[in-house]
Formats: sequence, C-alpha cells, structure tokens
Amino acid sequence: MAPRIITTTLANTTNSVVKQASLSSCAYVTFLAGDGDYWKGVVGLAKGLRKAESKYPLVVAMLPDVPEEHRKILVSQGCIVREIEPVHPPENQTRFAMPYYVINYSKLRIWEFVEYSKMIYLDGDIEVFDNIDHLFDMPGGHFYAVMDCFCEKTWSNSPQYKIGYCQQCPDKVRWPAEMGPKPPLYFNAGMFVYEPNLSTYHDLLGTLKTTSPTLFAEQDFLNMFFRDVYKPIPSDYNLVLAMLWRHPENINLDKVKVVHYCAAGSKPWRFTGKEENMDREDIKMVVNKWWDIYHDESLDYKNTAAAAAAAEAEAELQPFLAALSEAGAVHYVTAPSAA
Ligand SMILES: O=c1ccn([C@@H]2O[C@H](COP(=O)(O)OP(=O)(O)O)[C@@H](O)[C@H]2O)c(=O)[nH]1
Ligand SMILES: OC[C@H]1O[C@H](O[C@@H]2[C@@H](O)[C@H](O)[C@@H](O)[C@H](O)[C@@H]2O)[C@H](O)[C@@H](O)[C@H]1O
Ligand SMILES: [Mn+2]
Repeated sequence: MAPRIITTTLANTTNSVVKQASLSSCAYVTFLAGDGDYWKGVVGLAKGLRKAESKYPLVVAMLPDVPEEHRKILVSQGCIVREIEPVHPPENQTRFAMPYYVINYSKLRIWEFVEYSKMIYLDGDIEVFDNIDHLFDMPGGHFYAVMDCFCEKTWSNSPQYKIGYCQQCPDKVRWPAEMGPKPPLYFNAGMFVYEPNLSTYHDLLGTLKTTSPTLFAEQDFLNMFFRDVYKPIPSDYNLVLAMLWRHPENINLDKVKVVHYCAAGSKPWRFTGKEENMDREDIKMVVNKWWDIYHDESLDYKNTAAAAAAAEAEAELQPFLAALSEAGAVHYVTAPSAA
C-alpha cells in the first residue's frame, strides 16, 4: 500500500493538537475579511485576551480574500483559523450606513462552529482589557450583548436619529405614539455571547434569503432574529466609543473591560487624531492602551508557556514520526512553521 503522505507544519499540528486537546467547549471568535489592515486589530485582540489571562482560545473566522501572510501572522499569535465562505445578503438597492458592511453578513458563519458549546464574538476592532471569561457562565438559551447608541451620524438615515430618540436616554426624547410601538432594545453586534447551533445556523441563512437588507446590515438582521432572546449586558463589556460624548452619564471608564473602536477615526492601527472627537484625552488614552498591548512582545504567542509546551510536544512527536517514516508507514515531510 502506498505510504500516506503527511506534509504538515509540525508547529501548527502540535499547536492545534495541544490546543484541541486542552480546548474546553468555549472560545472567543472574531471575523477577518479582505487584504487590508484589520489583521492588526485581530493581533491586538489576541494579545489583549492573553494579557487578561483568558483561558479560552481565539478563533478567527476568515474569508478566502485574507492573504496567506496575514493568516500566518495570526497563527503565529496562537489564533485558531477557520476558513469561511462569504455570506451575501439578498440583492437590493439599500445603501448601508457604510458600504463595506455588506461583507459583515459573513459573520453569520460562526453559528456553524458547533465544536464549541458557547462562544463570545468580538469584532477585530475591539480590545479586551480585563478578563471576561465569566460571561461564559451566564445561563444558556439567551443572546447577550450591549445596547447600542443611535446618536452618531452613521444613524442619520434612521427614524430614531431623525427624531433624536436614543435607547440610552429614552426619556430625553420620547418615542412618539404616532410612530407606532417603541423599537425593541437594540444591541451593538461588535460583541455578543451566543451558542453555535446548526439548526439556528440554517434558520439564520434561510431567513436572510427573505429579509431585505437595511442600514446596519447584519447588525439589524441579528437584532431582528434574536429579539425574543436578547438580554442586555452592561456597557463595560463593549464600550461603543461614541458613548463617551453622547451618554457620558451612562459610562464609568474605570469599570470598562472591553473597548470597541467603532467611532469614525478611532481604529488604533489607523489613528491620526484628526477626526471629530479624536482629540479627546480619553480617546487618546484608550488608543495608547491598545498600542501598549500591540507592541508588548511578552504577549506574543511565541513567548508564552503555551508555545513552549507546543514546542516540547513537537520535540516528543518527532522521533515517533521519524520512526513511522522509516517503517514506510508514512512519508513525513516537515514544512517551515507558520510562526
Ligand atoms: O475590511 C474589513 C472590514 C471589517 N472587518 C471585520 O468586520 C468587523 C466589523 O467591521 P467594523 O468593526 O469596521 O464595523 P464597526 O464596528 O466599526 O461598524 C471588523 O471589526 C472586522 O472584524 C474585516 O475583517 N475587514
Ligand atoms: O455591519 C454593521 C456594523 O454595525 C455596528 O457598528 C456601528 C454601530 O456600532 C453604530 O452604533 C455606530 O454608530 C457605528 O459607528 C458603528 O459602525 C457593529 O459595531 C459592527 O460590528 C457591524 O455589525
Ligand atoms: Mn467594530
């Protein structure tokens, strides 16, 4: 019988073997698309989770248009890469609040990651500054996320913005009866706690086919789909930066554990400080905190105990694989590690 050819990057195999073996059924997951610079956000997120001493891995749901070079960097930072196919919304004339939002529907693929019983989704432009592993212990059967704010210009085409209504201060401008029932609580889809499930996954994709896209793309869709099981969690778990100037009374920056760099001009890896509100001291402070983590080499996966354990496991595997190769059972060729 012809020997089976095993060509692998040993480090990758060992890493994923070590990781899979030690993997509990929880994980963080983010989404990466395109050949732009969001991979830097994902590196910052991976290192931030490590600094917060999270005990769960970071999975990256990655579209095929992400360059191999970016993929290798993320693997070298200990990320578990899961290729996904794009999800396109039905054809329509809607102009999204941001044209690139059309790719965000591909986030829906993460419901297919049923090797995990519970996951926390985090946008690539999010940083975790304190441990939030306890969110995995919340009761199942719900969709947990932080309430969004409707006051930024990105909402200017929405009925809420047009009348000055925001759920963060529902008594300031009340929802007028003539506009029908007050909208249900609405979450920001940059961070949420959810349970991967195949029937939910197929239901999501099936429902999407018959749902006309709207301003905030998959965020609107997820709010509609999970409206009956949505449970708000405090803004500490997803500080939508605009809250700092729109609803400072609702924010205690000292308690914030997770920062979402979604305000225009606030992406740390592109920060110029020129856009509106980007000259604020609190904005410059949270952007610098992101860079401190991004530049901290002690947080690189290759410098961690987990990487040392993986390297040790690799060393122990090698003689075994070499012996198999000798015996002709397998033809083993090592490839350069991704790191
Ligand atoms: O070119 C892009 C645009 C977006 N994203 C991913 O999609 C998420 C949602 O987009 P974004 O955070 O820019 O939306 P915002 O929260 O700023 O509205 C990002 O965080 C990334 O994880 C990406 O990987 N590449
Ligand atoms: O595709 C729609 C996106 O909608 C949301 O971003 C918005 C939202 O936060 C608004 O409230 C802000 O005003 C705006 O700046 C920001 O872009 C999610 O963060 C993102 O992950 C994604 O779902
Ligand atoms: Mn975001």
